[in-house]
Amino acid sequence: NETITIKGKQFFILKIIGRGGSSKVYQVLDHKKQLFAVKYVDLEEADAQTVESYKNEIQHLNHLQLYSDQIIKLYDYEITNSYIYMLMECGNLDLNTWLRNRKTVNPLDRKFYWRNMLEAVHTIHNHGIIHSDLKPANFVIVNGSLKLIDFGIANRLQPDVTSIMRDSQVGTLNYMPPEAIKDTSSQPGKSRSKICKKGDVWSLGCILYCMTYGKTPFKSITNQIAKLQAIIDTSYPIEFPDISEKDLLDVLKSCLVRNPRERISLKELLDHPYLHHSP
Ligand SMILES: Cn1cc(Nc2nc(NC3CCCCC3)c3c(C#N)c[nH]c3n2)cn1
Repeated sequence: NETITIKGKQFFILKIIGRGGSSKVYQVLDHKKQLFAVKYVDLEEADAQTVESYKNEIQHLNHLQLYSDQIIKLYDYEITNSYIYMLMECGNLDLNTWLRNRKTVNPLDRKFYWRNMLEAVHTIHNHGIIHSDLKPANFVIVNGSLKLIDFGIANRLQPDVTSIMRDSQVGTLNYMPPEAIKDTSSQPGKSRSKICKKGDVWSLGCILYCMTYGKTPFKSITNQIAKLQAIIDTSYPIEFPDISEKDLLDVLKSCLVRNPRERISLKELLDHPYLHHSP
């Protein structure tokens, strides 16, 4: 059986969890049979800017360990010119897979997971990090609570079409905020528009919408161009079928406001009755 050695410690590979381009995530056991996730990144093909973006992501992940339990634990890492190994806590499942397996979510799980997501994103915002590509695959369930596994800093390594990570939602437009589509200032290609924190609020709103209605707001539009047009088209109404939880309905309507200036802030979401009033 294959093993991985990180900083002199040996880990036994149980299975590969995900693969994308030059990165792989393994489920491993240490000599005490403790479960971990190891993220391996092959840097042989990576340009200097990509290597820098990975080092930046790791520095932030390492630093933010101290500030919230909703950030995945990073126990150790090893960076050389040709590879990166990150030893992290292993989730039972990622939120995307969990959601796909069940279209409806029970109200208690939904509220708890929403609180976890808000805390994780609030933490990275407080440290000047805007994710700008939030989606369910960025969260994993660890002992019943959600943890953020990446900050959207490391460049997406060229997605490998045969990858199992393909359904890890790399490149999905379903969570993209209108301002990122309309933002003409950002040069094409590399730089995602990280214009403001409100973009992350829109994406979180799309995740909560999916946990409420079983699909994202623009899921039904399969043509990618038409989908982008609908996201920015203020005359295209987003449907909010009536539900018993009026606080939840208000959160959804407040997050999915196309004008980022009118959109609710993360701070206001943390004070919203939905989080504090039962049921
Ligand atoms: C499906 N599945 C996921 C787990 N758990 C898990 N998945 C992680 N990444 C997955 C890679 C593929 C796409 C979805 C996220 C990481 C991780 C990073 N990066 C750090 N810890 C983790 N734990 C168990 N089953």
